[in-house]
Parts: sequence; structure tokens; C-alpha cells
Amino acid sequence: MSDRPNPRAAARAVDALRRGWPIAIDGLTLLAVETADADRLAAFDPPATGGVLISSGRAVTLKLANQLEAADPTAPVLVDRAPWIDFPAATALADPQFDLATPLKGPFRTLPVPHPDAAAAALRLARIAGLLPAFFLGSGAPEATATAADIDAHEDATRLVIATRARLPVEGAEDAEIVAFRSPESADEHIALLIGQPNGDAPLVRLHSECLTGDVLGSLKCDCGPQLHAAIHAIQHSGWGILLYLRQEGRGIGLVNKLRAYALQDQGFDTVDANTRLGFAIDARDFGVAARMLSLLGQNRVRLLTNNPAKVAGLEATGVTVVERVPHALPANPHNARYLATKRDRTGHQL
Ligand SMILES: Nc1nc2c(ncn2[C@@H]2O[C@H](COP(=O)(O)OP(=O)(O)OP(=O)(O)O)[C@@H](O)[C@H]2O)c(=O)[nH]1
Ligand SMILES: [Zn+2]
Repeated sequence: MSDRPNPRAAARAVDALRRGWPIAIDGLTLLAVETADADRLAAFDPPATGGVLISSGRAVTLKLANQLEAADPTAPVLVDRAPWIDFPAATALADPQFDLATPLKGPFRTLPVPHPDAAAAALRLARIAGLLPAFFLGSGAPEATATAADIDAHEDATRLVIATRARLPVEGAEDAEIVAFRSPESADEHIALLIGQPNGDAPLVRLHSECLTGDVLGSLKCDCGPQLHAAIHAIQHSGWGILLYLRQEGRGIGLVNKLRAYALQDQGFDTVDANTRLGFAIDARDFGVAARMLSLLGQNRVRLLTNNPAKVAGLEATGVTVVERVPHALPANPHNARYLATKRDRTGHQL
């Protein structure tokens, strides 16, 4: 009955969310809390009864869902918009960063989520837009309209194509070639660095997810910067291979949300709990993107440089054979020791 999924509609919806404009998804009309303000909210929901949509990871902190319900921290929860929930109160509801400074008063009451699939899709769209996963529901005229299928189509990795390639000598690998990938409507430009010459062996491959703080600023909170450079050296040393630089900042939640997770880590939460308290999955990355890039480069058998079994499983699930996992652990420092221990203890990293 419906038209073919339209990724362009999802792209328009992402743009509208970031600008603070209302959108509609399959029967729900929504305004992102993060980009709203009191006036926009008043125009969007004049009776102030529309409810606030959050994710169950956040709802657990607010005691609106139990741990069991939060097995999927991204599941939608609808909070009744009690008369006292004005714009600042809704912001405090959405953003756990302020919990210590402004303890939430409540009481909050949940309501059944109308159109749960649309609500879940809206929370996914907030993540794609790099915003907090929280919305006002209302009735204002939407600036953009998308369906859940449009959003999935927008994320479909098979639409990725090679945009261009060029020689790029880099420190540690002077004969490297850079290949850029794009998919229509998406702002992300993933990169592959091809190092050395194919020699008949499966290439040594590193999936590196973007980390502005670690890759560029030399952050000591994680191991990304040293892992990036060590990967280039290891690939060069192995004869040949590929470094994929994936635009999946913050394990897929975006830079600003990752920095919010860092603020929660400053309050004592570890990297796993920080993500779920914000209302995100522990790891929101889609390694199908990496599989598609390898396929466009003609590689379906790889030796994978990683400590993360989820990367091996993610590639294998999309048709890439991982003939060997090659460990990629680097020395800890006082600032990232807890982060590395959490990865070992809570996300199955083999260090
Ligand atoms: N959300 C969030 N992302 C983080 C945090 N610390 C680092 N990252 C992101 O995690 C990603 C780095 O992960 P990877 O280097 O691929 O590491 P990994 O998944 O642990 O796997 P391997 O290094 O391959 O073993 C980058 O996108 C970072 O921005 C954090 O505390 N919270
Ligand atoms: Zn990092």
C-alpha cells in the first residue's frame, strides 16, 4: 500500500530536528526537546498536554521503568505532560547531565506510547541527528514528514558508493591510497586508507570509529589516537591492508552526545552506564557500513585488528569472513585505565 521508502524524507527530518522544527513520523507529531525553546513549545503544543517521549534508558534513572524494561535502553517511554512540566522542566527530564545540579522533582506518570514503532523511529532519528533522544508530542504543523521505513532506508549501508580516490602518503605508510565513500542524502563521508600492495593474503583490516577528542586532540580518556597510529604501522608491517575510518563518533551517538557521556563520567558513571543513562544503546554503530566499504574494495576475507568481538560478529553477519582476529591493545594511562577495564569487564573486549 505504501510508496517506496524515501531516504530524502528522512534527511529533511534530520535537518528539521536540528533546526528546532516539528516533524511527523507515521502518525506522531514531534518537536525535539534539545532544539526547542519555550516559544516554539507553546506554538507546537498550545494545550500543553502532548507528553514527553524519552527512552527507557533515561526512564530507569527517573524510576519510570525498571531494569528489565530497559534491556533495550532505546525503547520509547511516554511521560505525561503534567501542568508543571514547562520547557526548563522538560529539558531537565531529557538531559541527565543536570540531575546532580537540579534534582528532578516529579512525580512523573507514564502513558501508553501511541504508535510505538513511530516513537522508536523518532528516537533513532534523534541519534542520527546527534541530539538527545527526547521529544515533545503535539499537534503543530510539521516542517518535514518521514516514515520509519524512510529512516531505515536513510541508514541503508548498501547505498554507499566510492566518491573518489587519490594517493596519500602518511606517516608510517608512504605508499598509501585514500578512498572516500558517500551515500546519497547523508553528510557522512567514510574513508578507507589502502596501505601496501595486495599479495594474495587476506588484508589486515582495522575498523576505526571517529573520535575527534582522541584522534585530533590527543585525549588521554580513551585509546583511539594511539590505536589509530599503531594500526597504520601494523598494516604497513604486515605487507598490506586497509584502515577504515568510520564516521561513527562516540560509538554512533555523535560528538555532542559523547561529550555528554563524558560529563556523566565526570560524575562517576562508566562508559556503559553513561550511554544508557542518556538513553542510547551501549554501542550504536552499524558495522554493515564497514562491510559495504570492504565489498566495494573487493575484499570479503580479512584479518581483523580488534579486541572487540562485536566488530568480528558485525562483519561476519554482513558476509565478510574474518579469518583471524589480531589483538590491538595498547598500554593504558592513568586517565583511560578505567575505560579499558570497563570494556574488558562489561563489553567483552579481549584485552
Ligand atoms: N559513547 C562513547 N563513545 C566513546 C567513549 N570513549 C570512546 N568512544 C568512542 O568509541 C569509538 C572507539 O571505539 P573503537 O576504537 O572502535 O574501539 P572498540 O569498539 O573498543 O574496539 P577495538 O578498539 O577494535 O577493540 C570512537 O567512536 C570513540 O569516539 C565513551 O566514553 N562514550
Ligand atoms: Zn577515543
